[in-house]
Amino acid sequence: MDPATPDRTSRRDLEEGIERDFTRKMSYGDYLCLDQLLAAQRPLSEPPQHDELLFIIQHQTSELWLKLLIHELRSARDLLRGDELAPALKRLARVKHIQHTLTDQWSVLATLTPSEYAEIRPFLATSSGFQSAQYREVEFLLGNKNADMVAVFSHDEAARSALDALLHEPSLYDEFLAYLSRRGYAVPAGLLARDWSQPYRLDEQLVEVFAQVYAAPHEHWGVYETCEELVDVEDNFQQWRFRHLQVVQRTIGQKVGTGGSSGVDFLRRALDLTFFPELYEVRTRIGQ
Ligand code: HEM
Ligand SMILES: N[C@@H](CC(=O)c1ccccc1NC=O)C(=O)O
Repeated sequence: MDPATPDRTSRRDLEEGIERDFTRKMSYGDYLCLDQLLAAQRPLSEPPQHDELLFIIQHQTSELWLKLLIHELRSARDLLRGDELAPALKRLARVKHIQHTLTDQWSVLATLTPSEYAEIRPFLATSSGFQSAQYREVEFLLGNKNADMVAVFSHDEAARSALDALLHEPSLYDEFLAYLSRRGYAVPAGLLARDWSQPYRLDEQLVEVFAQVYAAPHEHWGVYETCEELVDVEDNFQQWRFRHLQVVQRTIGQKVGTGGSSGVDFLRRALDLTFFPELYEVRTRIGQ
């Protein structure tokens, strides 16, 4: 058969050069440790519930993306510390795509009905997403510091110490403010040397600094662009929180959480949290 006039059979012939024997060569599965990865879905329901695999995979894929998010956010923060603004922005661009993937993924779990979830829920016992160490690392990197969260991981020394270390380090925003100060912006001294483990509090003087940036974007382009990237990151984070809230609401209604919280009411209060308060406050002043 002339390759230019293929027959109508739906089959692709393998090329001569294609590797077929991996007894002594590295394969796809070897490189990705798929034996381990695909052996890590261990449903507990008895009798087995069809939907438990969905529940497990939704969480495991979220944790994988959170791992990458931490890697990128840490790098963005450290690049800012080294005054490398453009590479830091490149990292944040990727962060935003990962966040979109995490948020879009909620639609898969939203196919789980309350009745289906009720069959699985007893097997979850006291476990809850509230105990996700990586989620808390992302929150700390973005600046939502809360020392009480560290104790939740006393049973897991590696997770506890990683989180405790991040609690005491500057967040992405703290490093942005230090960068601004090095560039001659009038960042109040109290924001440059503080107890990093404390929650961040809005500073009026810093709002004024950002008001000047937003009043003349072209004179402050890199800083202006970074401010807007940070707002995008916060916006994306809030969208994830909101989708979680919606899925929780449609799945368990007003039930208390397996982690011991009030459930939906507790989650709704997270929507009032902000990572970068001055970047939202400045918006009221623009054009005035
Ligand atoms: C049917 C699905 C889900 C339900 C019913 C649900 C329910 C809840 C509830 C009630 C809480 C409050 C803590 C508690 O008392 O347990 C919570 C917290 C949390 N869940 Fe879920 N969840 C679901 C899926 C997910 C998924 C897929 C993730 C992804 C990793 C996740 C991550 C989290 C996190 C990070 C928290 C802590 C939030 C915070 O501290 O503000 N959840 N969840
Ligand atoms: N907190 C949920 C349980 C739950 O969703 C969950 C359980 C174990 C591992 C991850 C979970 N996801 C989010 O909280 C509930 O109260 O039904």
